[in-house]
Amino acid sequence: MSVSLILLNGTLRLHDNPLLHAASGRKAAVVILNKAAFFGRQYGLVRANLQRLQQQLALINELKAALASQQIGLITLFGNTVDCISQLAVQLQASALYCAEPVAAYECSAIQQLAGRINVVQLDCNSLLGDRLRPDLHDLPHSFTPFRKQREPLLAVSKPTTSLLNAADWLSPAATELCNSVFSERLQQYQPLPQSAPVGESAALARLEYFIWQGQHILHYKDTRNQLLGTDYASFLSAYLAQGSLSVRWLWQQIIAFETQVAANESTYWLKFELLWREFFRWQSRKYANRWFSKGAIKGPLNFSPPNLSLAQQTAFNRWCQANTGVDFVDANMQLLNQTGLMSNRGRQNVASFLIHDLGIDWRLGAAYFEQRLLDYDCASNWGNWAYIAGTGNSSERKFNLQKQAQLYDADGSFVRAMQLTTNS
Ligand SMILES: Cc1cc2nc3c(=O)[nH]c(=O)nc-3n(C[C@H](O)[C@H](O)[C@H](O)COP(=O)(O)OP(=O)(O)OC[C@H]3O[C@@H](n4cnc5c(N)ncnc54)[C@H](O)[C@@H]3O)c2cc1C
Repeated sequence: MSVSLILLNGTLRLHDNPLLHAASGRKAAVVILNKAAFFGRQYGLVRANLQRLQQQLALINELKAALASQQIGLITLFGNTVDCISQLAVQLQASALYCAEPVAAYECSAIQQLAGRINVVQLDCNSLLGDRLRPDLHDLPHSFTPFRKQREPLLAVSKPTTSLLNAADWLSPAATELCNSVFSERLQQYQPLPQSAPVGESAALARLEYFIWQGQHILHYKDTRNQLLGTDYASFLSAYLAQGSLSVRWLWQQIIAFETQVAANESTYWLKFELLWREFFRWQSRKYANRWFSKGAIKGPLNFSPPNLSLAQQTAFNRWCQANTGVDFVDANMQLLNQTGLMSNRGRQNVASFLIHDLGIDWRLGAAYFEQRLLDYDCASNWGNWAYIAGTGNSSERKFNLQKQAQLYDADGSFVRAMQLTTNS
């Protein structure tokens, strides 16, 4: 009997994962660590730092263990998607590939190439507007508000898929082990330490439970979401959503359930509002594909030549990366990014505006540095937001007055001081 390959990249979870229930017959679960996305370089910067690589490996380990507990194997591959899947398809005599419908241009192009070699079935597992709600890319509104107004009333988000898996349909852990050797050998040296912070699906569901239900922090989200430091001012769900260890449709349903069973206010609405921003950038990414990496992004002529910096700009860029610009508010935020792999939304807007509009540096370099560092890196949200602030994306340019922003959001200077203390300790 021929096998269907179920590629779980971007959907590293068991809950609400339509891919796990998609094919009939014999199935093999697969995940690929994309070599270029983690070890490649753009504009001289490595695309993922060690922390981000270790996080990805930990996620894969977690999924593997979760599947193994149900007697299901996970084939783990390292390389480029087209080669990995093509070789595996020959090895297992697979006739079909099931995968999440991609968003980033390089992923879309890989899946397109594979479609010429194997029967590819794509399911949109990670958008709110999946299935019958999907917008037509030609008519996609250019800015967020019309997009939201057009789609929001339609948002009857589909119910999560919860049915049990039948181990007999899947290649077992023993049967898949043979395919994994290269992955284990090549990546052994980067494996995360056993005591690393929890990642993956169980951590995602626990955070959701805490933020919405136990702590009810969702009730003050709109008032606190612009804070710069802390654990409960915002949801901190972005990394889980970006990696697909949390289903956005599941999250949406949980917010609605909370609104129905406990309370609904402006804050509970606002979390959905922000999820629509994520949604907006996903569809914009699909629409404009590679253009997001052009200097003028979705405006102006295509120009993929790398950023060209004067010596002074190169020094300024290095200082920005090292949290050493001399502007305390910028440095504190960059320090936070460098130490934790995360930064508040307010902080991201400010450091981006500073790099682009005050230092006059090509926005793509900032986006590339964020890509390297952010533990919630998401191609559409990152490049879309950077272009937005630069004025090359879905908005005219956004220039922030750093002094005013610091006064508004760090009036007593406690954020800057807290970050300075961590630098000096
Ligand atoms: C320059 C810049 C780069 C960014 N890069 C990324 C990135 O790589 N990955 C990423 O997930 N977000 C990115 N964002 C958006 C936003 O800053 C983060 O999603 C948010 O700070 C994550 O924290 P949270 O989960 O606590 O968010 P919350 O405030 O709790 O929001 C809930 C969810 O809504 C979504 N969301 C919120 N704001 C935005 C936004 N502006 N754009 C898109 N989605 C949003 C996220 O999925 C987030 O998890 C970027 C923003 C800027 C200005």
